[in-house]
Amino acid sequence: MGDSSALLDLQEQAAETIVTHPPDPPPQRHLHRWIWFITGPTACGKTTVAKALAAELDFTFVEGDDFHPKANVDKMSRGEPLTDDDRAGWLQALREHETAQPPRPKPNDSSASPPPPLPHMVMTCSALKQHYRDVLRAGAVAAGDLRIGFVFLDGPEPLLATRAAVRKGHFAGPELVHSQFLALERPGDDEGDVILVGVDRALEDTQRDVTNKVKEVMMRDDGSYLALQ
Ligand SMILES: Nc1ncnc2c1ncn2[C@@H]1O[C@H](COP(=O)(O)OP(=O)(O)OP(=O)(O)O)[C@@H](O)[C@H]1O
Ligand SMILES: O=C(O)[C@H](O)[C@@H](O)[C@H](O)[C@H](O)CO
Repeated sequence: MGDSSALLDLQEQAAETIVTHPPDPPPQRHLHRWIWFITGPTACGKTTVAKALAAELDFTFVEGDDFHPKANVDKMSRGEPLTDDDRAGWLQALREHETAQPPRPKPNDSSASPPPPLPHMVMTCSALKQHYRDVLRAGAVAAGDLRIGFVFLDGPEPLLATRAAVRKGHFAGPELVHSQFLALERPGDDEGDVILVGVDRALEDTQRDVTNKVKEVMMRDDGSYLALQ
């Protein structure tokens, strides 16, 4: 008899514990919006790689060259390198565009219309110097809930000069390539948000490497790539 009342007491205590202390809910992951900058000198493959990456991951593609003022494009078309001053307004425009993305789609939106594009973005930008990359980093910090990463497409100057020479219909010709390497500050070991990918191989191999590495970083950081699929 004494035993069964002790058991009842225990059951009541357990019931009370369950009522007053429900188990902790699974931790909510805080997902971030991402912008990937595909970077490197003229003809390293930025546009080609960025378009394919955006298509594969269903991110929004943005061509950074579209933000150059006409004077910059005219200058590059003549084979003349841009200066820091020429690039300042362009970088500022790219920085401002970091916050110009559609809001994250609502998970329970039952409307029949197709879902809006995922809020992640892939943007081309030569980003040749560290302080240019720092401008873009500062934009992400100012935006608050934004993560950025860089892919540096790494290839030797003669290879990029050849690729610039054979491609058709582009304002930037091979004569621009040397000046881009003179200006280039390769991403250093202290720039942990940069992924280096070699382009001295078949395009498909470069492409696969870029996609896998971008996914890996996003998964490791907050899983936002998978969570939005
Ligand atoms: N492994 C590779 N990785 C990237 N691009 C490659 C590769 N192999 C060949 N290419 C070619 O290199 C050429 C240059 O690419 P693209 O025009 O995309 O460069 P870009 O960096 O955007 O140039 P720009 O800065 O002058 O606009 C393209 O014709 C592309 O197909
Ligand atoms: O920083 C720069 O000098 C420019 O952005 C260039 O890199 C061009 O835009 C590119 O070469 C043509 O796409």
